[in-house]
Amino acid sequence: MHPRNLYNQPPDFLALANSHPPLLPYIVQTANGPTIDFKSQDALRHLTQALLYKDFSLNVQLPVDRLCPPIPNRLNYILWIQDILDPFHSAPAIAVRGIDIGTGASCIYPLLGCRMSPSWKFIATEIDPLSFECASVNVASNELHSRIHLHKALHHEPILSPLLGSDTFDFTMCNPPFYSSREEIEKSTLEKEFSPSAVCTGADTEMITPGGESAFVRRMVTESLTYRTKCRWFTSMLGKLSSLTDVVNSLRENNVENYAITELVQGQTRRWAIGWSFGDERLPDSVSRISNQSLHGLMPPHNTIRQPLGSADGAVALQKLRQALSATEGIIATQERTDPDRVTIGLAATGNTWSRAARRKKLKAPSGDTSQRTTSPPVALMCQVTLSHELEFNWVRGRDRALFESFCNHISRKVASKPSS
Ligand SMILES: C[S@@+](CC[C@H](N)C(=O)[O-])C[C@H]1O[C@@H](n2cnc3c(N)ncnc32)[C@H](O)[C@@H]1O
Repeated sequence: MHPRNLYNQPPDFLALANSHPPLLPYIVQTANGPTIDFKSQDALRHLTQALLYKDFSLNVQLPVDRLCPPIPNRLNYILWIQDILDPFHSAPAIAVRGIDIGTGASCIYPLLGCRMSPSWKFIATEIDPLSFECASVNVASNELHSRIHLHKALHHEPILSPLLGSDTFDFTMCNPPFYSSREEIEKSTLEKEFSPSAVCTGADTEMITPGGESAFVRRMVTESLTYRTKCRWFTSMLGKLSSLTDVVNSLRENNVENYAITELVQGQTRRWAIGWSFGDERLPDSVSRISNQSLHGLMPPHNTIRQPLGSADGAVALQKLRQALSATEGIIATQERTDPDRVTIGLAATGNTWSRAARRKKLKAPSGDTSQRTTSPPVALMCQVTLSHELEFNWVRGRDRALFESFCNHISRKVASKPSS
């Protein structure tokens, strides 16, 4: 569960039912106290409605023959998107524009997203006419029509069709249709028959797509190659580990190395979300990687580099860090924050000025050579250095991984160096 997920603790089902009386008939007593029957579709629908009303002031209609979204899991995905968009918690709340692909009858992601992030707006696509109508009612009854625009998707259109126009977006999100056929659904239902997991109330139209979720998301990857930086982050949820492998392979085949993976865990259900970008924003490992050893081979390259300081004195290390930064030509400190246990410095560089080769080149250059320049060169690297019991470098922006790694090496060596006697 995401650390900011308010359902990290199970709800008080009885108190919830008292605040939403239609849930009362579904309360069951167990040795661990009151709960609900998670195998009852009606109980789940009332639970979802009760949580949405109590915790998000949302009134939501959920048709009996369409998916009933489990709120803790949907929240996990939205919280991860918040992390992707503002990984260092530094951006002011400017307008954020998202696209939800296949919003469903509930319109759950746009509704939750708008309640949780006042600066978010959505275009939500849906192909199924019944779900589209119900989503429109849910948007209207919560007075969110100025922030959520519904788009009726068509089979022959690109999945990411809102990107066809001139508008730019901050993110896309999607809970894709999962299965490739009715037979696959039946096989999966048989396998789950004796498991205690919740029932699924989805209709075939919303759960089946040719090739299943893997093919659907790989189509999005292919489409994104055309739209590229028109959207900062493309993301999707995935329900099968094999689909995650397929999508990572597709990204790698297309040389997209700026991607991120998270695990969305709710009770016994494990899902994944993947995001990718053609921009130069880089995410810290805490957002882009999961530590599950069995998934190691699928993870994106590290954007966080740590250097232990051993027994070095913190004050001395900080002094050395400051000296190393001020002695490195072309490095600009953009901000500094001091917390009780750490100091964080934001840095920008226009290129490699620290390597031996760069310094040699500068010495050889005829004097006055650089004075030809009338404009300053663009920033090639932005990173954050945090000094605590260790030195931690987080890549924030840039396209040149070698530049980031060489900078980390340079500063680490200076901070770890023994004073010359
Ligand atoms: C698994 S459901 C997810 C519904 C909702 N987002 C949720 O998380 O509960 C997938 C949805 O995608 C819709 N869908 C399938 N193909 C689509 C397409 N090409 N464009 C837009 N929506 C599509 C389905 O009708 C269905 O509502």
